[in-house]
Amino acid sequence: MKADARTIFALSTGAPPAAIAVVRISGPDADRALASLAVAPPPPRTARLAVLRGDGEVFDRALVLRFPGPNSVTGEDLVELHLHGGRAVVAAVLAALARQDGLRPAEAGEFTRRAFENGRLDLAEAEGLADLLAAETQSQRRAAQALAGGALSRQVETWQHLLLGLAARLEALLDFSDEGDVGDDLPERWRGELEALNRQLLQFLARPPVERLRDGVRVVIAGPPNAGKSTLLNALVGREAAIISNIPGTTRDVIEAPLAIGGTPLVLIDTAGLRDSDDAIERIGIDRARGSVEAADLILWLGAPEDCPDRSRAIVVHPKADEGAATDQRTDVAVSATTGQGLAELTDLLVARARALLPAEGEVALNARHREALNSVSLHVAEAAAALDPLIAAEELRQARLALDAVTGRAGVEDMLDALFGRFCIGK
Ligand SMILES: Nc1nc2c(ncn2[C@@H]2O[C@H](COP(=O)(O)OP(=O)(O)OP(=O)(O)O)[C@@H](O)[C@H]2O)c(=O)[nH]1
Ligand SMILES: [K+]
Ligand SMILES: [Mg+2]
Repeated sequence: MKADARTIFALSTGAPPAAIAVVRISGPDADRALASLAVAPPPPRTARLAVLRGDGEVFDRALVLRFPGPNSVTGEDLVELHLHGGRAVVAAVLAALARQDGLRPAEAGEFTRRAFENGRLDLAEAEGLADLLAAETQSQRRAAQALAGGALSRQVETWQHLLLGLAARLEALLDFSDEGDVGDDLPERWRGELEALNRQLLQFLARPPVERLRDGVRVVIAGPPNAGKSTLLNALVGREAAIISNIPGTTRDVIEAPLAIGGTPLVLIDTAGLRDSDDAIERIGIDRARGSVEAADLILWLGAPEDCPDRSRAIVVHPKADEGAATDQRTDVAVSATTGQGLAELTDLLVARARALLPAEGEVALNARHREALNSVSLHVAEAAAALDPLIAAEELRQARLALDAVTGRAGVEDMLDALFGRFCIGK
């Protein structure tokens, strides 16, 4: 859906009424749009108070700013009108702009898209910007800022550089081989560097996915019927999210309750009590419970420690601690959902375990698209390292570079290649 290159405009701030409303105009006719509002263009990047007029009327007295391209966020001529944020003011100015030839309302994301097309930011940075606008928690904000600020893009550039260097050495080898020697073994050192690069890629791929910051760490409460799972869920989220009763088999559906504790995003998931049941509906619930346990990031296990489905992902809870039963050595924490005993300790434990599953602060975290691209890079790098034939290795490296390029969406690797090989002195 490549839109036309006409000058676009839009209200860039939230829905009026508000104290101020910023209208942005981007494209070759931005200055002309200003003139159509009877405003003389102020010097670049200088705020000027101006009277905006049209049809013999004064629309508003507003602050006007100009950012001539290419030194603007979009890379085009850009004008900002800081209006009084009343509905009628904004409507009058937008209507006046719409009447101008060569101007049209912007589509969703079009300012950012133009910035990308004009090389003002790459794909990863654009994604970071989108994440930043969607960020609701502080950890989401920090991850988004890192991405928008080019942290991943810089890492990709480093890898791109490494790959180019390795490819260049391979080319040199090919150029100097006699026809018959092309099948010769590749130097061990060269191979070792490729393998080191691949280890680095795999380390990045093993990092917690950035989506977990948005979707929350999935914590499944599981165990036998009547263990107090639903009561614990309600106590942790502080509301009656699930039905509680003394009848075993009360919970059948999977109940999800999102929760943030100290900025750590969690989804608590209550499930049907696990047992053999003759009730067809309950059995469906139990199947769903098992599926949830399988897919869980963490399990709060309220059953006997020896029955815990996966200790490595579990916190083993001794429930109904107020009833005074002896606590098994193998439980992590004893809790009473009714008296509140042990709840703080459980919460601390849960947050600590959940944090370890979230992207580390200040570290580049990957989204699904980045992972797919880097996974492909890693496969090609591994193939190159394993290749016996230098021609095949060279082709794998080329594929790796292309896959790496997909992360930032930057084309023009071939140009980089030309530049690099231009400096590369083979005769030396
Ligand atoms: N004394 C005591 N009773 C509890 C506690 N937690 C839950 N109960 C009681 O145990 C019974 C079962 O609680 P639920 O929360 O429904 O148990 P559940 O594990 O969700 O049960 P199912 O959904 O049927 O598998 C209810 O009567 C609760 O009031 C607790 O900490 N102490
Ligand atoms: K119950
Ligand atoms: Mg229940």
